[in-house]
Amino acid sequence: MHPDGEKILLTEEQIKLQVTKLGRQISQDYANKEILVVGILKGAMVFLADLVRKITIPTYFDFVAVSSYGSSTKSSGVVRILKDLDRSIQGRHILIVEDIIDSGLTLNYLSDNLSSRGPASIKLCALLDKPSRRIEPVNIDYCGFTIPDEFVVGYGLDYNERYRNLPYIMILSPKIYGGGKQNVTA
Ligand SMILES: O=P(O)(O)OC[C@H]1O[C@H](OP(=O)(O)OP(=O)(O)O)[C@H](O)[C@@H]1O
Ligand code: HPA
Ligand SMILES: [Mg+2]
Repeated sequence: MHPDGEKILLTEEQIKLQVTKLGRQISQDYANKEILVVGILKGAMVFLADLVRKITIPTYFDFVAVSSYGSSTKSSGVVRILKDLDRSIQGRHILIVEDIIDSGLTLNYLSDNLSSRGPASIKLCALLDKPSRRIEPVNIDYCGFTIPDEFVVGYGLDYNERYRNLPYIMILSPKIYGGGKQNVTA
């Protein structure tokens, strides 16, 4: 394990198995349809890349970049769109792909924003759900893992832009961000 980690929470094998299951379920649920997968940069990139290769229906991609965490383990509560979708989503089946739902602020903002653009449907697929920190309710249609109240990195998730390329998900040692349990005040 990386020396900045406290513990491996999800191994490469566990992630792989769950991503395969999610891809299979999504392919079944959207049989005879096509979907536009909307990835939330940057964290969702690694998960999205693996997930779409397990989806067997016609699949298109687009991306939005938002940021609320900056160089912190706490959400700032202010969601900024740094890059918008390239095309209209009117009449399309949208599957938002996220790495983690924590406070729910990012996703709430985005799903309201995307809903106002007239898609045929919107669903959400999130690899990780950290329900203990929720501030805004979020309905996750496809969830990989429910995780405890710990700050995690790897497999796309960062702390201050680091650790995204780790193939597993580990709990970041509090020594690295200078604190005990996170205390989100958003
Ligand atoms: O439920 P929330 O409390 O809103 O937290 C979840 C969001 O925060 C992280 O993104 P971040 O803003 O750190 O940008 P990043 O994806 O570039 O790391 C993560 O990738 C989710 O998008
Ligand atoms: O636990 C987390 N790790 C990395 N990024 C995050 N964004 C929200 N929660 C987290
Ligand atoms: Mg981040």
